[in-house]
Amino acid sequence: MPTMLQVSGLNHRYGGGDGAHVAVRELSFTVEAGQLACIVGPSGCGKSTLLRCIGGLIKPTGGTVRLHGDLVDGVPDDLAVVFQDYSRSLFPWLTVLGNVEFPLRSLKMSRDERRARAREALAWVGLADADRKYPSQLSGGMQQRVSIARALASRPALLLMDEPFASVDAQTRFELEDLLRRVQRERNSTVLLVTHDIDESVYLGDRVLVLSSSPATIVADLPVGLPAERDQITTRESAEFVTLRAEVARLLRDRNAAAEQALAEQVATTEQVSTGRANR
Ligand SMILES: Nc1ncnc2c1ncn2[C@@H]1O[C@H](COP(=O)(O)OP(=O)(O)OP(=O)(O)O)[C@@H](O)[C@H]1O
Repeated sequence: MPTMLQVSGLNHRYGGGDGAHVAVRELSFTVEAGQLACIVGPSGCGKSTLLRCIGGLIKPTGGTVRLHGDLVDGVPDDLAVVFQDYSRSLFPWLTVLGNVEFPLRSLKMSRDERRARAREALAWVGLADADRKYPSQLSGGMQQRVSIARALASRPALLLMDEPFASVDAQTRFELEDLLRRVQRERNSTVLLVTHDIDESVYLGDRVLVLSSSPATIVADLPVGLPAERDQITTRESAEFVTLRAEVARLLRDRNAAAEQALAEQVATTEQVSTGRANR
């Protein structure tokens, strides 16, 4: 499979001087075309910053991002993003069909073609009959399905998803996870999904990239050897799933413990220096 995404030596620092905060440090990885790669990391480790750099929403302070070989410098035309907050990402004044059609307006195609593409994408997510409804008439899970349809309608080279199922209830989350895997496989889409949920990363991913706590670096890049056909009950109770989720959990716990110890040592050193200065 050709490489779709190539992240090389990525760094991102917010601010400068004493107040500078390094959110991402020396990150390198690739995602092959047709792969669903999950990134899992602790809260605040730099996951969203990484996605924003990849999506061209912010310029990294170091390193490069390439999409199908082209350097990302601004938001690429053939990249789509699905955010956690579906209620703010849909236009309330447009119908479901209007919302899905909206980003296609910037592509060169006739109105009929646009409409056909939007209807096709709504069918992929099982919402063909909801086309005339408005977002407020839909449940949260349905609204997020509209967001997914809208992202896929343009047939992006890469779909970035930032905690896409974090705001829905557990049952809906399972349904959306299965929907994403089905559509991704049917469309052979390339997806990079960020989550803080270990189980979700293993259940969804062809691969799991484990990030350290801030600044984000890659601790492990684990292939998921589970069968392509997954089931919320049998897959989650399989030995492979249980072993892999434990491995990810252990990696995250050990890295967090190491980071906390390093921070404690740093604080202790700073305190010793200040006490020394005060006693002089
Ligand atoms: N605009 C900004 N200016 C300064 N610091 C920022 C900015 N955005 C994020 N940060 C800091 O960078 C670090 C990483 O933030 P980021 O939102 O990327 O993490 P995250 O892993 O996505 O967090 P969460 O899991 O809570 O969504 C955090 O310490 C955050 O406070």
